[in-house]
Amino acid sequence: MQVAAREAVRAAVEEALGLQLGLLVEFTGLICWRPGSRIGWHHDANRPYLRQRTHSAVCYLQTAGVEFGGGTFQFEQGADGTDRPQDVLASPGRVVAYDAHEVHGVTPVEWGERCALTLWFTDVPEHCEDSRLLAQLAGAPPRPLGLPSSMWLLEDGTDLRLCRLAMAGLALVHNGCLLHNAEAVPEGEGQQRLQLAVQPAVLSGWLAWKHSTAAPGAAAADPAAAAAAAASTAAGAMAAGGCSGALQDAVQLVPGIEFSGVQQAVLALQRWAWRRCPGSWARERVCSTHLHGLLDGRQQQQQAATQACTCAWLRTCRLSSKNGLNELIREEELAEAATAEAHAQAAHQAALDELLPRWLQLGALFIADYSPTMEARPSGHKRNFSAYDSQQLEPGFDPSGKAARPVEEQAAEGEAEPQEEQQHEEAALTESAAFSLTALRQAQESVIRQIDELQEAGLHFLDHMRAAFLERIAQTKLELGQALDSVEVSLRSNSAQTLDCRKRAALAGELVERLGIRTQDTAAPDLFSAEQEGAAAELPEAE
Ligand SMILES: O=C(O)CCC(=O)C(=O)O
Ligand SMILES: [Fe+2]
Repeated sequence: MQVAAREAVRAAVEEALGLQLGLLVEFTGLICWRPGSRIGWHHDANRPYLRQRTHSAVCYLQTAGVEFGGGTFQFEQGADGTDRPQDVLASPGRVVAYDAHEVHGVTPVEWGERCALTLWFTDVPEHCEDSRLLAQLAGAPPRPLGLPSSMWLLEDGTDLRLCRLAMAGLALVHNGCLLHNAEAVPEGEGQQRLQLAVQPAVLSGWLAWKHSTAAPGAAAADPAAAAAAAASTAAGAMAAGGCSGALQDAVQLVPGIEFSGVQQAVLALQRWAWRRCPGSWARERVCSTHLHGLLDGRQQQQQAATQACTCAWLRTCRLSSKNGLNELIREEELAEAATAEAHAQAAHQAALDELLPRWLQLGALFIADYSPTMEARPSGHKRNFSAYDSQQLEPGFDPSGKAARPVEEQAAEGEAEPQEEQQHEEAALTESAAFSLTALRQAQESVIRQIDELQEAGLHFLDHMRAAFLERIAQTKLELGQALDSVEVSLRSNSAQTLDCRKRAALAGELVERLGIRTQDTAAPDLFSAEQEGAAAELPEAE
């Protein structure tokens, strides 16, 4: 909501100055001025730490002369270039925008309360309040929300925060009694169980708001039924707490809303009030009619105290708006950013869910490519898909995913059992995946079968070759033996008749040739000398 108000002002200023999309918001603050407050001539970038400011804008929430007196914004130099200051009179929704270096001031507020939404702009992204917030969130944990007690606790124990809530028609109930002083409920002592009570008119507004901002799909609350329930609960709770009858009429408990501490309650409620309507919220705070009926027997005294507190509150308001309200605003922004982030994630998830089965059907190879993304998915999805990310399927792997894994195994991996609807979704995806995996597996098996066959054939071939080779060798040996035998026989048979030199040579040559051996001997015509002839002749006689 604050973002909406801020953006509305920014858009108006950009249009007026012809700087569409050129302004980054450096700071937003709701600043309230009490009688006596003023600011002399100055410009808004007049400190070293303010140099980033390029433009300023002030959106007024009230009418000058009606809700406050004095407090007139002035440009030092008149529009006509004269030295006569130019006034800008406040009216609700009026925005004054100017170069941050333009000299201006505000005359003293004479009476009432002057509230304005003030924005400073920059063109330096690092000084944009949103990016500073993000950097802050990404870094060290942000300091606790809320204001220091010196800013809300008066010496008499009056809690300004509760006064402020009272003026918005809201109250906190502790142990069935309206809470006037936070000291009654010390912070940080476990769950305080503070309930919210509101004026009936505020309650209906609250419920309507709650109804309109309920998350899509959530069971919408019936405002009328809730209001009726609130009324009956309120009476019971008030009576049980021993509170006066007047209070029962004045406020109603809001069922189902509980806070664990005053600070938490105040922050949440102020945010809500701001969210509902920042302008009217600022104005509501000066409308003391909201106080009527909220106070118990000490009503008069409390009312006076509250009014005194209001003054004190408003005196600190300028500071508090900077230190406190902007924290609330930031919390709001954070929530909005988180919602946007959640939507983006859901859209991404939906796209993945739609694409994944198609990818899987394209072929098993995509599974390996896709699995790192799957790893990042919630565990319910991860389990089935992580099994697919390797193509080295373990023996016994069940690609259909239907065979349940042992429960202990799942527990050991710290994976939760997927919810029922997830199981359905996974079953559908698993079917597609199983299809591709089965094909892959069959292809692998067929290749392996072929290799086995080839190997077998090869070995068979080799065995066969070996046998043939051995057979040939044996045959050759046999033939060789036979040849040698025949040589011997012939040698013997011829031994008696002095073997013809040439004939012996021819026989030997033939033998050598059959053995595939070539020696110099065979080539040498003088191989067989007379001496050798004699030796040959000495071969033993054949039998
Ligand atoms: O509230 C205004 O009108 C101007 C305030 C201003 O000049 C300032 O805060 O620097
Ligand atoms: Fe200023």
